[in-house]
Amino acid sequence: MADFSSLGLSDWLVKQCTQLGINKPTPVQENCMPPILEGRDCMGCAKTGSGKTAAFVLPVVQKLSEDPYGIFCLVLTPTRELAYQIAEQFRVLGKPLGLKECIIVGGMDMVSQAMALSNQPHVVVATPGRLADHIRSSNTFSLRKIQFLILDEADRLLEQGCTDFTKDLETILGVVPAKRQTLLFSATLTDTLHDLKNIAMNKPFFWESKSETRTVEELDQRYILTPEKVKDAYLVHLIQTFTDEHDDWSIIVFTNTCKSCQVLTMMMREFNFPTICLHSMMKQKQRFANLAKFKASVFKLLIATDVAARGLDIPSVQVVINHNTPGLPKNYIHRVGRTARAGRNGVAITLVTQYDIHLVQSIEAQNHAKLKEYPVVEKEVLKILTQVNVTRRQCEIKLEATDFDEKKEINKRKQLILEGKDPDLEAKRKAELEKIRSHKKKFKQRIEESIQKQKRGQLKKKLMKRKQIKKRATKVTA
Ligand SMILES: Nc1ncnc2c1ncn2[C@@H]1O[C@H](COP(=O)(O)OP(=O)(O)OP(=O)(O)O)[C@@H](O)[C@H]1O
Repeated sequence: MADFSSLGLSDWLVKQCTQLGINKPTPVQENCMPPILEGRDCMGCAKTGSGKTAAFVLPVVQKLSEDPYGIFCLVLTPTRELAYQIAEQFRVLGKPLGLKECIIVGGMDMVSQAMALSNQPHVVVATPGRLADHIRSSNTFSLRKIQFLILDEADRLLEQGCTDFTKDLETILGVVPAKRQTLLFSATLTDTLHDLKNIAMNKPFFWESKSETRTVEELDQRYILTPEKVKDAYLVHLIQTFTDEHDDWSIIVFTNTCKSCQVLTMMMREFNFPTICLHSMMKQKQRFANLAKFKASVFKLLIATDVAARGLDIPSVQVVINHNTPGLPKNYIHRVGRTARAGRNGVAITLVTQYDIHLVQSIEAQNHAKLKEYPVVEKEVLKILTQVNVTRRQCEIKLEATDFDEKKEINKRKQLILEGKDPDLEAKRKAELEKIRSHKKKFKQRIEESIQKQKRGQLKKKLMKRKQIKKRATKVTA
């Protein structure tokens, strides 16, 4: 097996790796680093927790040490938390160089970010939206000379999910040089391969880890079939069991909406679990603070939306519970990939209702792995069912009494403003559309009513006719 020196890293950088416990290259590092160091574009697809970050950070730091200038490298990533995590890897591995990195993400002060950008950092790690805002509003920095453009979680950056990055990516791609090295990494690249090849223009080197399954072998994948109403009782029971049996385990519970995330957090606190949450309706500073507390194991239970599904590297996470079955197999792969990282073991349990069975089947088909049933003593779950459901209802009422929904409305308005739209005008447009829709509906109803009336009339006529014929027939026979 190759070591880092034979892959082309300088002694000082190999030493730096050793200090971080990175001794032998993982397959994605062994295969992708040499072509990157040769100057080729690269697309790397490897399982979650397999060391993809170092596979691009190390060659960039090596190249930067040979010709240091700013801005040398731009990394784009879909979430703010992930941007901080990547920047930290650059900071630690590039410390002997005095590497200067700068993080540009939404929810943080724009003025200090603009100043940091104008100080010519070597590496900029950014989420697309905020970087595009800086590009549109300022000319105090330039990305014209970057040597590396890196898209981490590249498939997410290109897909049109609930956050659509395509417009912002266009803005960014418009100001980076055509002559550059482009590196794309993810655990789920293959679906978007065609789009990605258009970004990595110079006959990219493509590497994919060869394996039947798309999740790691160390991951024990389970499911529990449950009626919707009993789901929360199962959740409480599972967490109680894990925390009773293991002192040092951390657990992430994924759920589908910010509101559900908030309610579950309140509920788990009522059951005295040290719980913290992470979702996109929280203030950014609170998001960072919560994540830091979870990483430091101050809180052992994190309830999160998919904002935490990709990239986050928290070695103490032993269990991932999907409170809802993810609609897309690749979201499942990223969620469960928050455990069983870098060769460790982990368990993923998905709560499945009768309506989600087809989703599990498509997860299994894409993943080429079967989920096994997780054994639970049902009697124990039923014992707490009423208490759990009453607590949930109380938490929902408590949340309704706060300005949570109002905040959602405010966030929607903010988003519209950021998209260059007038929220009041949009509301008016929506109301008008609603009016037109309601008119159409009424019109349709009226037409349907008159058709029915007509049909009833025709039927009545027919019946009358039949009666008359019958009457005449009886007269004739009489
Ligand atoms: N060569 C190595 N030897 C040991 N540990 C490593 C090595 N390379 C990276 N690691 C560690 O493995 C962990 C996972 O790495 P990383 O976060 O880069 O995974 P990833 O492949 O990007 O996962 P994801 O797809 O979830 O983003 C990190 O804690 C990292 O420090």
